[in-house]
Amino acid sequence: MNKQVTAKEPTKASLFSKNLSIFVLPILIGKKRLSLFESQILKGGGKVCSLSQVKSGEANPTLIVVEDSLLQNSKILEQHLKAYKNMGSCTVVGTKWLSDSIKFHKCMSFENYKPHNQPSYDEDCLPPKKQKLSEQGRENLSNNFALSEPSCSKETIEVEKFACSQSSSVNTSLEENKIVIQELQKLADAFRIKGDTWRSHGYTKAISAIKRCGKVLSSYEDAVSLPGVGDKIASKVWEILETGRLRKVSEVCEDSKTKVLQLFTNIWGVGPSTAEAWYLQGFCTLDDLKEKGTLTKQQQIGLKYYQDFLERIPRIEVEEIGELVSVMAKSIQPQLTATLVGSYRRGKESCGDIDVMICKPDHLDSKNILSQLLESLKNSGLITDDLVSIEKDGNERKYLGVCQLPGENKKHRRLDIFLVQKSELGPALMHYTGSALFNRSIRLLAAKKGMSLSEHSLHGGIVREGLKVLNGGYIIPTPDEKSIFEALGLAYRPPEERDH
Ligand SMILES: Nc1ccn([C@H]2C[C@H](O)[C@@H](COP(=O)(O)OP(=O)(O)OP(=O)(O)O)O2)c(=O)n1
Ligand SMILES: [Mn+2]
Repeated sequence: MNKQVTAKEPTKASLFSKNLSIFVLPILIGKKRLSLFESQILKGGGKVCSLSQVKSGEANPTLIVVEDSLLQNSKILEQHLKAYKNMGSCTVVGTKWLSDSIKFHKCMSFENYKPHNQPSYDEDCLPPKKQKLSEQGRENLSNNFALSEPSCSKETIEVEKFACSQSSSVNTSLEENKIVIQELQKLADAFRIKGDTWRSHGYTKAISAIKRCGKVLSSYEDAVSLPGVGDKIASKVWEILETGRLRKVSEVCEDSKTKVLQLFTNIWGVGPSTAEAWYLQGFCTLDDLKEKGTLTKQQQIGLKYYQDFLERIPRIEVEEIGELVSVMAKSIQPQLTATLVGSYRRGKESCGDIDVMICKPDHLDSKNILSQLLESLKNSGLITDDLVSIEKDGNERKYLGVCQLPGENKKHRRLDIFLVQKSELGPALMHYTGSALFNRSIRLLAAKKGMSLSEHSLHGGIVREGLKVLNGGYIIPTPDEKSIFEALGLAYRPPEERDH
């Protein structure tokens, strides 16, 4: 049975009992947050067991603090904690215990912060006392820390929690959830333009889960039960349900600075840091930039076509432009094929840009092909400006530019051309079809399964330590998209169902 750690009455001088050796499980806790926690434990008079001390058996923690969200998933939590079973019996609490203790200057009772079914390390599930960890055991132990998100053995990967395992098109537009999605989207956008990519991704993931869940959200519990929705976002959902709005939106999105950053980051080629720098220089309008700003070539083009680039492109126009590129490619080399990818291939009614993937036989030189194609497209008048040209950055696979159909009132459109070789067609097609969130999700799933997916290939037998790949493994043949889904143990999803 667990040896209950008794928390001594705190005094002003020490918040935590000296007997309390606390190990903060680093999984899902950012580096910054971890070191903040650790320094606060020390400041409160507690003892900190570091990861390396715990791994080497040098320290025996009496209390393990885990990220709150892990408390909700006893399966994954147990998986992680198994690694510690022969390191003494510990009480496990969530990070909220630590936050509350610090907040209230009081060592909170553990009871309210324990996992619902705290895994118990009874004698019968402990290895015999003197038994050393097997090689495999050691391996598992170190692998437990290999990823910043919970990594688990093959049997416990809950594939259905990954966005990529689900169709994006089930009940996408439940009217009742629209207000929740709208409010959260405002935050996702605001964090993106402020350069807080992680927060922005977090909200995007939650929005995608809400769109896919197929039920009307009516409580905190409904929200928190969805994959990718933790306590914080669920509380926000609850606030929206209760009040019809989110206070944080007005805090984060509606101040004048955010509005200026939004205006600036809408210029193609301008990211959060440039926008911020311009704002600090005192620029507030596009005219300010035109008159006084220092802009790169790309940003100048972005500014020139500001309005055009903000407009969505109807499918029919995407098709027209795609057809012209395709005809031109075939006239250069009949073996080339052109496929419209990106949001077009996912069936969207309108697109942000035109993504064309050109596929060539492996033996043909890519440099010659792309430069010839681009030259013809410029001569024909379709391409009007280059944003990232192949010569410029030595990248022979990717071209980003601007095009315009002939005729009255035709808008300037963003055109991307990707060149891939036949042997990489499956992974390339999947990558350029997206969506970006689908790609992130399926790559994470691959990583969890000891594989690695890129736009070039799928590798198996990958051994990672942290972000470092120790063993690059072997290529799994994936001639088409179906074979990638298959290799990852996923049901096939046509492109329209990947619009996460
Ligand atoms: N950060 C990114 C950006 C893009 N892509 C992949 C998936 C996208 O679907 C594809 C094309 O990128 P776009 O930016 O053109 O995105 P979409 O075509 O999906 O949407 P839009 O209609 O806005 O162009 O490239 C990705 O994996 N990760
Ligand atoms: Mn696109």
